[in-house]
Amino acid sequence: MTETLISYTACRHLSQMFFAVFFFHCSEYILAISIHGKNRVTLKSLLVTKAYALAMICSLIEYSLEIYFFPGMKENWSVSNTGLCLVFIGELVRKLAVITAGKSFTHLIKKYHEESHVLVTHGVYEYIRHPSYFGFFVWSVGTQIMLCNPFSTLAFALVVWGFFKRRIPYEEFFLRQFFGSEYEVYARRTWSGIPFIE
Ligand SMILES: C[S@@+](CC[C@H](N)C(=O)[O-])C[C@H]1O[C@@H](n2cnc3c(N)ncnc32)[C@H](O)[C@@H]1O
Repeated sequence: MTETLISYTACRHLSQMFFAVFFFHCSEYILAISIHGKNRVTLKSLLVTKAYALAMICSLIEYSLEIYFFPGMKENWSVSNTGLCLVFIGELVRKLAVITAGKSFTHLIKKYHEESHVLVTHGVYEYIRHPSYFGFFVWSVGTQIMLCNPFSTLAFALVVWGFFKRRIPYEEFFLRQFFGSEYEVYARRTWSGIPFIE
């Protein structure tokens, strides 16, 4: 009975995780191709870096150890389903951001202004300045809550937060150069999208 329960739990958690990760990366790539054209998109748009792959492997190791030694902690379905909801919300906001920004959305930060790059301030950008980062933050932490992984939840939150803490000012430095006071006014009336980052 216990073994059946464990394998059902593990199957459900791991298949949700697999589909969340698979859908996230494939849809990023497909959207990038449809917005920018195949010739302008590289496999980098899959957004799979070594550090990211390592973090995902660590989270699966945590999951395996905990389900083996403390199977009861993985049976907390209200926690897991909250994580699943966060995965959906994060994915939705991120994809809305990519679609809304269109050609202005590039996976690499632009350092030179191109004509096709216009300031986007409508849709999900109306109130949140970095909706795709908000979406990724919620999605990535959500995957770990979904797995009932306490250590990886904390680690993902800290690492992803630290990443955006460095990236947002760098990205905004160039946006201020490109759009001047228009960006200044926009920045003043919007939330960055990441907690405790101005
Ligand atoms: C990976 S996208 C992220 C966009 C945004 N930070 C977000 O979270 O939705 C990075 C590129 O988007 C551009 N960008 C960011 N905010 C923008 C905006 N409001 N309008 C137009 N381009 C923007 C930056 O110049 C950069 O090249």
